[in-house]
Amino acid sequence: MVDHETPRGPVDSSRIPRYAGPATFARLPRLDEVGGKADVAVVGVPFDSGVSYRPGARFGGNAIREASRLLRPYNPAQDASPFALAQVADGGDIAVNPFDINEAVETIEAAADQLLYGGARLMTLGGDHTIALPLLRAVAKQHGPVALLHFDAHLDTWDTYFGAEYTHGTPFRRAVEEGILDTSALSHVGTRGPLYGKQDLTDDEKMGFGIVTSADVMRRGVDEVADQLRQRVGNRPLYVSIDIDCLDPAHAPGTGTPEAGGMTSRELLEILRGLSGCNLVSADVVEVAPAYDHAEITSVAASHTAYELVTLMSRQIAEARAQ
Ligand SMILES: N=C(N)NCCCC(=O)O
Ligand SMILES: [Zn+2]
Ligand SMILES: [Zn+2]
Repeated sequence: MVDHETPRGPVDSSRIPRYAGPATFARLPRLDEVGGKADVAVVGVPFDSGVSYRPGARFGGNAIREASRLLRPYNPAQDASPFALAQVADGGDIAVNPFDINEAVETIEAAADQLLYGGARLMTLGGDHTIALPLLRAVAKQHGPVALLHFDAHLDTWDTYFGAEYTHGTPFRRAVEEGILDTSALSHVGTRGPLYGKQDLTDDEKMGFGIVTSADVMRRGVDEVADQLRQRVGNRPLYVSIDIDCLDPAHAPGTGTPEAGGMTSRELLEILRGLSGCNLVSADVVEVAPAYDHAEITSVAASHTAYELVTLMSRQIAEARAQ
């Protein structure tokens, strides 16, 4: 825990209307307002040069921040006040080159290295799924190979697109090749939709991934799924990557590669709450493309998703401190 006796929390919405002023995540202080140090740094990654279909996820981080103005400080579903248990702060955006994917990947990794230094946890907002690779590289430098729960309609373990290795459909194959994932504890959740061929599934299985499809979630229910995921992960350091297209387009229309038949936002939030006790070291929420959104449906879902993840991290931090 950073040495703030009492963490500095969000702006008080009973004194300053929640729609006033610039948006930080959940109206939390900026990182520079808490001395540049936080237990959990929430950071935007405005990058979408790795997409294979609709662009726009570069605007996701700020859309999530805007939608997060309505979050409140107590989370009843986890019986916790995440911003009082640990210092959570908004670290702004990682400025990345939109014209050079290789350089962008390096910049994200270097920025994440700095933010994670000293044991902090990262909650990134926005960007396309390409960014998970440099984030995982940085996390693995701190913790060794990590367990991964990957919520997504897609596998994102494909090899290349148009010869490009770093894209939003390939981060997890690269991560397995680089040895930065603990291949005994990998799972996709929410998988569905047409593939290029059956081989996609055999390749994915060889890499070590288990699959919980969106239909599995519907048939087996959230509690059983969360139990299974918790068991698979155990006490390994865990990274959770959430592609908002894991949700049905009815729950997340604002995304680049939508697929019918997805989870509800209620199911996603409940599965995340069921991961309580896992050692969640960092997480991302990616693929929010506000241009395709309506009435902030997608960014509201994404803001609540990040809120559950931050709550899991804050509770972990508080528990570790108490021991
Ligand atoms: N949305 C993400 N991350 N990946 C989608 C890849 C879709 C495709 O190969 O058509
Ligand atoms: Zn996806
Ligand atoms: Zn994805």
